[in-house]
Amino acid sequence: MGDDELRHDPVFLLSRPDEHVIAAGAHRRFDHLGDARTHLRSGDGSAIVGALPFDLRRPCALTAPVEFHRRTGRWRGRQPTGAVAARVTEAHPEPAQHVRRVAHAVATLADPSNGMDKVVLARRLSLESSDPLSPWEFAARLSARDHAGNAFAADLSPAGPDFDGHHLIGSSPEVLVRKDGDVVTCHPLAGSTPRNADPAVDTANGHRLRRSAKDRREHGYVVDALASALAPLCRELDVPAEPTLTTTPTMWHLGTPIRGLITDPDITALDLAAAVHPTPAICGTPTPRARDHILAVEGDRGFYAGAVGWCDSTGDGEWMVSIRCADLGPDGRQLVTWAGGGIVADSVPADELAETSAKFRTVLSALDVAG
Ligand SMILES: C=C(O[C@@H]1C=C(C(=O)O)C=C[C@H]1O)C(=O)O
Repeated sequence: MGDDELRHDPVFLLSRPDEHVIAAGAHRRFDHLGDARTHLRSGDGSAIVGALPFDLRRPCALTAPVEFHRRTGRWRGRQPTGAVAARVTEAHPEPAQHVRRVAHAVATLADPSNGMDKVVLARRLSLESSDPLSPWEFAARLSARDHAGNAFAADLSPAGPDFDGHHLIGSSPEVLVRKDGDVVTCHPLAGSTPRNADPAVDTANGHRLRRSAKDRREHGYVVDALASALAPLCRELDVPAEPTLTTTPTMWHLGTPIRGLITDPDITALDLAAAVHPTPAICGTPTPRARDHILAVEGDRGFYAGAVGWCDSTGDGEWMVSIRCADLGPDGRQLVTWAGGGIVADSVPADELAETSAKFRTVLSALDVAG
């Protein structure tokens, strides 16, 4: 993985603009979140790294690693040479079916008797690479294409036989929660529009997003949910009233930086991730109603729209929302990737399809898939 000092097999990477964490070797593995939280509190000195699924009732993929390295600066993995030559083998559902699902969700959301304000619907693509791809090479490709250097890779094997040898790899722009001492920060994103190659059109897209009442409402549900989840845990909480624009190479997003001071010094970054996940950015409002709708329409999402991150032995850590990612199978050739978007009562189904297509570009361009 371009990190020659590791003495064990890498199990985890999180690259961020200003630092990166790499972990290797498995001292213990956890498929149950509660056991990993207990392990952190036991004070044996090891960190926890890995992935939480979308549905926390399903197995987690958490590891207490043998080696845990937290280093300044984004990760610069060994840059792969040559193209990957992956191709899409299946779409679940087909684009036209996704449009129908969104239209059905819009009708459900428009009827107040259904008691649901927002739901995030996703579609997924299966891909096959002609040559085996290593998780770390894939992560290096993603990080090289992201101006902020965001990338992650997590071994999913702790989640059980269905995930043996699988890795979740992606480049997420969204911080679910971060803890530095008693400071907790979140940077929820919701309300999106695709970037455009023409700078004038691109800027206009951003301005339109900032003014869009529909997108601000979509965003507001996420900010409100995070503020309600964090308020009981914080002695101070700063929640800006207005979202700001954030970009990735493929998307514009509305984002709100939230900052608080934690009251209980023993609460860990993993506890905080469990307290705020799943946010309405990837699930909906109210949460149980939206989650049931998603599970009924899409089935199990696995580790997409979960969280990937780390928590050190002091309780500090960072968890990203696991979006713009793919599950890479044990043979290094089979991949599944997902893209979703928040739906509210005035969403336009064709626009939602376009939004998911643009979100797919993060993973597809790293795999040299044209489109
Ligand atoms: C669900 C995804 O993205 C989430 C949904 C967004 C939206 O609906 O505007 C924006 C950012 C993410 O919170 C995804 O990328 O798959």
